[in-house]
Amino acid sequence: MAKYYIPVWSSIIKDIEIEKQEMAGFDAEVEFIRDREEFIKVAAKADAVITADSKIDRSIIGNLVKCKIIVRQGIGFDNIDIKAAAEKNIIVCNVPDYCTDEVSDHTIALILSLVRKVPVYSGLVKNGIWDIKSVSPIRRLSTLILGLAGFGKIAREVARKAKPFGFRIMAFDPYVSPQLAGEYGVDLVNFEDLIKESDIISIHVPLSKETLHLFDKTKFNLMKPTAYIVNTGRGPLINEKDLYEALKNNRLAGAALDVLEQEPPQKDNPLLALENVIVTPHAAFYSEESYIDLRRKAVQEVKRVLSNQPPLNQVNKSASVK
Ligand SMILES: NC(=O)C1=CN([C@@H]2O[C@H](COP(=O)(O)OP(=O)(O)OC[C@H]3O[C@@H](n4cnc5c(N)ncnc54)[C@H](OP(=O)(O)O)[C@@H]3O)[C@@H](O)[C@H]2O)C=CC1
Ligand SMILES: O=C(O)C(=O)CO
Repeated sequence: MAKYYIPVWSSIIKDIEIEKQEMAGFDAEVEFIRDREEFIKVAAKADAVITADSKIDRSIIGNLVKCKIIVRQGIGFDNIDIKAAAEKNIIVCNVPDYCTDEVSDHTIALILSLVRKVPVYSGLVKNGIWDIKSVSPIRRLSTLILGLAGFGKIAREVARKAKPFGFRIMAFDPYVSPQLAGEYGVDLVNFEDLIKESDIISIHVPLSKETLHLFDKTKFNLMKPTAYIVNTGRGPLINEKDLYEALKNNRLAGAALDVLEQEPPQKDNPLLALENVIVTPHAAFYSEESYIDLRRKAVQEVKRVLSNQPPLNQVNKSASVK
């Protein structure tokens, strides 16, 4: 019998070949878990848990009796109750550095698709309409203001990649200095100015109690009616019902969403029927390279902690395993 047992409860993978490869030579049994019920059955024997977006709430954590570490295969760890884990001295780690390139590229792709109306034109041509003037006017990129909500790793890369298009870029992030923003040619502004002045708002804050529905009716009413909103952060950062109303009533020009409040969405989610909405299936992080990097790094973190070495990316600092 192996020394350690490690369940992998992750909806973003189809098998655990990469996890097994990365675990080679380490005395551990790794098992692929498909749902909550299956996880609860094995939780008590888990020495470590690898997860992606599965809900690791207080009740699930209650079943973990010998677990030392939970690793999120990803950056955002809003699906894990890190406080409940810390109370049981379970270290929670994420992988903060595997897809900054991919998400920033995807964000730029969404911004360009929205402003240049690529899906709208494509739809028209496929329906036999060869006419540039049948859609609302397109603005020159270099006349537009790009506003970044949050100015962490991904937003900074978005700024760096967006600069050559000529945007003026502003950001709201109370946790970074104006000097840092200045290094990227970005003006740090308050939230209200960001909302009122931006032609495109791109969201890059983590989801937390503080940021839940950060964008709702009151914010949409302050935005320019010609403005676009792009979300590659987390679905619940936007109140989707309010967004739908704002788009339908021409309070906003369009939205590009990689993330939704419910993933996958209900087929009748009204946002999906709007012509000025682009949706991708939480794919911003994905490339063959980032996927492998992510999965390997998650396993490496587990191996470090089970070998009594300090983790690289602990997100609940108050937990410590002796
Ligand atoms: N769609 C996808 O495939 C992916 C989505 N993501 C999402 O992107 C998010 C951002 O990732 P990344 O840039 O790497 O994360 P970072 O932690 O590097 O950046 C987030 C920034 O937002 C700041 N912040 C926190 N709260 C607020 C607030 N209320 N208002 C303004 N700024 C705030 C943070 O400050 P501080 O550090 O002090 O908290 C930090 O500077 C992730 O949390 C995740 O949810 C990530 C990867 C893939
Ligand atoms: O890394 C993240 O936070 C993602 O959203 C991709 O799973």
